[in-house]
Amino acid sequence: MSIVVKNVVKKFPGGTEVLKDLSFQLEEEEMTALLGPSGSGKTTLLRIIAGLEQPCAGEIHIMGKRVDLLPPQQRGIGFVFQNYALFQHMTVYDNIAFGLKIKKKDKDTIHEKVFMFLEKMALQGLENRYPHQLSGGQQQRVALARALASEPKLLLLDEPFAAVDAKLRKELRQWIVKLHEELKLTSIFVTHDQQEALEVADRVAVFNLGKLEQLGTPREIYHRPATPFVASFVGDVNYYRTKVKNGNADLGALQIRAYRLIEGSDVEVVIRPEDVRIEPYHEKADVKAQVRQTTFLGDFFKVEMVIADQQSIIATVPKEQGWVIQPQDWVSVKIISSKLFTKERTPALTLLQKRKDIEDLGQAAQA
Ligand SMILES: Nc1ncnc2c1ncn2[C@@H]1O[C@H](COP(=O)(O)OP(=O)(O)OP(=O)(O)O)[C@@H](O)[C@H]1O
Repeated sequence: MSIVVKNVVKKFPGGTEVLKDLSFQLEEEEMTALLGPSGSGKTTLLRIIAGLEQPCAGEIHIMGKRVDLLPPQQRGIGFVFQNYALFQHMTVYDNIAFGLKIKKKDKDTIHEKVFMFLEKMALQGLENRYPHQLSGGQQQRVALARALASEPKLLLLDEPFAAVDAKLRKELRQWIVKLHEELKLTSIFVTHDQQEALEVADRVAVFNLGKLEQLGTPREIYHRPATPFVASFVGDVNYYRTKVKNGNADLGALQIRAYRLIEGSDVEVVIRPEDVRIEPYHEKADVKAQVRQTTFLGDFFKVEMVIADQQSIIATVPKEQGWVIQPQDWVSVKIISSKLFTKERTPALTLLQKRKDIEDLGQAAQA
């Protein structure tokens, strides 16, 4: 049982395709982040799952049931959108009780549940207030309580922490992770904040231009990015384009071993700053670099260097090391790990993988 999105296409009248034949499957009891730049189609997808928008083609299955032809209220979904959308004329109590009243629950059950959520969300004592008498974070928690009170099979959150300050945002994130574990929720949330996605989600779906670039755990996304886009969107990177020459990605003084890549092919090289090691300068070092700038960033330093007057490269180093590195210093550079992307080796493999994914989805949808 899970959430299946199968061959979903969306085009708004007069516009280009916002979602391009999108297929993937999300697991039950997991929290998935839809991550991507502005305009990549995250909110549109969330609205299609919720039933607030119709796809031009494709299917949505929630826990084994096809729902894309059902109205929103029959899909078993709870949602919380950016602007809270609380009922302004109702108290906190009535906002949380709203879904339960619609479901015609008896008065005692409603009372018990509302107080349970008030406690869980740390909103005790605020039940008689109106939304305008609450802080942003409190309003956001009421919106969540209201969505959760009707026990949705799936919770959808669109930028749930966007309207609150950085400190509260952090608190809300931690708090929602705890709640998720406690209530065994299945949820999908939209964010364009990569830190938030990596910190909070069990799995991250990275979108670009209406396509899914990669779906994986935060670790997979960070350490094994499937495309250059994922690598550079999630975390900081050194990024270069070059060609394979003599078995290496040729970056002048910096040569990166390119196993099994075609000689002369175009290659994109991605190196994370933490994978660039700086050592004291020694004559025999393979790669020498000159420091241009160092920036103190709390726990670590960012060191910007130039290799052989040619290639800019950034490293992050522990603060103990960072303090002693000065602009104009010469250092030796070692690349601990890098990732190479080439189109000239992968198309057949990519196609096979896609076909398999779609077959898997087909089976899941029929199950
Ligand atoms: N109702 C609509 N009519 C026409 N175009 C729309 C409509 N809603 C969204 N779009 C377009 O669809 C594209 C995707 O929008 P969407 O809101 O899904 O992106 P997003 O990834 O959620 O972006 P953001 O992070 O900025 O919210 C955008 O180019 C947007 O202009």
